[in-house]
Amino acid sequence: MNAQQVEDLTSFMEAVVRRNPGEPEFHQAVHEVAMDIIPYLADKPLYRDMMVLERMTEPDRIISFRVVWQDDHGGVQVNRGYRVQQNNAIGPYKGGLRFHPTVTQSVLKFLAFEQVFKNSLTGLPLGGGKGGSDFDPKGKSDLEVMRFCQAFMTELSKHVGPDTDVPAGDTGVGAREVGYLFGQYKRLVNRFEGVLTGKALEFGGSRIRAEATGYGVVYMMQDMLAHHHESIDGRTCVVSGSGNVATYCAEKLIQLGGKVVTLSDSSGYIHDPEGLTLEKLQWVMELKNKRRGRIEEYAREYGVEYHAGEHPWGVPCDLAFPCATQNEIDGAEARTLIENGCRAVAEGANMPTTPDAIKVLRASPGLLHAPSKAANAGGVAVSGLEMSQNSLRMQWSREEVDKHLREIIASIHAQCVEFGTASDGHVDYFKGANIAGFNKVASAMLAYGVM
Ligand SMILES: NC(=O)C1=CN([C@@H]2O[C@H](COP(=O)(O)OP(=O)(O)OC[C@H]3O[C@@H](n4cnc5c(N)ncnc54)[C@H](O)[C@@H]3O)[C@@H](O)[C@H]2O)C=CC1
Ligand SMILES: O=C(O)CCC(=O)C(=O)O
Repeated sequence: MNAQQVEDLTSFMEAVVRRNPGEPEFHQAVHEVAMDIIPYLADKPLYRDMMVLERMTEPDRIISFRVVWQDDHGGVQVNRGYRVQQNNAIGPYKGGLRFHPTVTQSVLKFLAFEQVFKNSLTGLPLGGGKGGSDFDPKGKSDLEVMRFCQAFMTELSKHVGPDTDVPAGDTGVGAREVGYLFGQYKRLVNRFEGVLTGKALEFGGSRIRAEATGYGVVYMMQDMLAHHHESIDGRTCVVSGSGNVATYCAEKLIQLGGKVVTLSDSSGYIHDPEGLTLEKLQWVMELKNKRRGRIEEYAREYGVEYHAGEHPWGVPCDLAFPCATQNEIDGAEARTLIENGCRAVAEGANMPTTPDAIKVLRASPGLLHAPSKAANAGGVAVSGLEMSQNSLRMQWSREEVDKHLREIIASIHAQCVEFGTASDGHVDYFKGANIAGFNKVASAMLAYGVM
């Protein structure tokens, strides 16, 4: 960046912070994009005069609402629900719902902003949005979760629709919650329509949607390595998280010959030096999705080490897959990964690396690093395919959906290479993904004129 571009970035970010006070996660996500887009726009006065990036950082609208429900003891509980409808320039708003006590407007705005670029990269007609609530499903009975979901959807149903806004799952929102949410929507509007994705197969879901985000992360890693004539086979892999993204990422890694040695949750991580097997992974899925227990139990079941309160990034590995949550790798942890010989990082979680960590990883010669908006786009891509199947009143086979997923990730990799390759041949996947994601949305916004 030259001096003028640094000044432009500084004044752009000052305005973003002024307009969005107290929203550090949102500032972080915008800064990460603006660092690449502001220099890119240096010779594109039309985009600057039309304030395209400024418009993209302002959500179309944010809906915030009270969610009141009754717990199992008859007590009345109050939560806050949100839907951030960020940008529908290229298709209906699309993005998940997160139920977690850390949910704030800032967190959902960062996720919705990222979603706009990610959805554009898929090549499908999908705008960007995100929503959720500070409701904590942990420790709640099935009936409490059902009552919460019904109360949440009672308001949300007024703002979504198959051609308007199509939510899906995210942290704390899996198959069970999507079932309750879809059932309530259907009851309220008296129509059976594809208003949510991630549905069960029996009522309009797509094959491979559950697996898609985790599989897509591994496909992205495969493509980055293949670009350098390398593969996953025989590589030691450190995975964080033990939810939807982490477990299907681990499954695909094992299928491709990777050795997965860690999983984690918000309490700590397990280290299995022999590597997880598909059988052990089945046990984890049962633990997390049915018994809703803690990953610590894996250590007792299989006699391996459990590290309470720690992240797994100190475990030596070739490939790292942060699949839990935002900002889970800081600068010091990134340095440890590099010192231990890590070759590549593919981000399964949204924005899992802090700005310091990104700086450290970017400065490491040759290290491959796929940002979340490219690496985890497989989930929303198959959600887009679920919408297509719902419109067609059809369900495709596993093979067909997986083939589309594989092609979409290959195309995202190719876009990153096109826009992110430096003169020395190194691919900056962050820059490539930001510019490629931006281009399609920006052209559509220009076509619509001033609005
Ligand atoms: N489910 C999907 O299709 C997609 C999810 N993502 C992202 O992937 C990440 C994980 O989401 P899912 O697997 O769907 O959620 P999940 O609810 O199935 O699992 C979340 C996992 O992260 C762990 N976790 C949560 N907070 C944590 C913390 N503070 N520290 C350490 N671990 C923590 C949980 O214990 C759990 O293992 C999130 O960043 C989400 O936004 C991204 C794209 C699509
Ligand atoms: O499948 C979807 O619509 C949502 C996926 C999502 O929330 C994400 O990509 O972060």
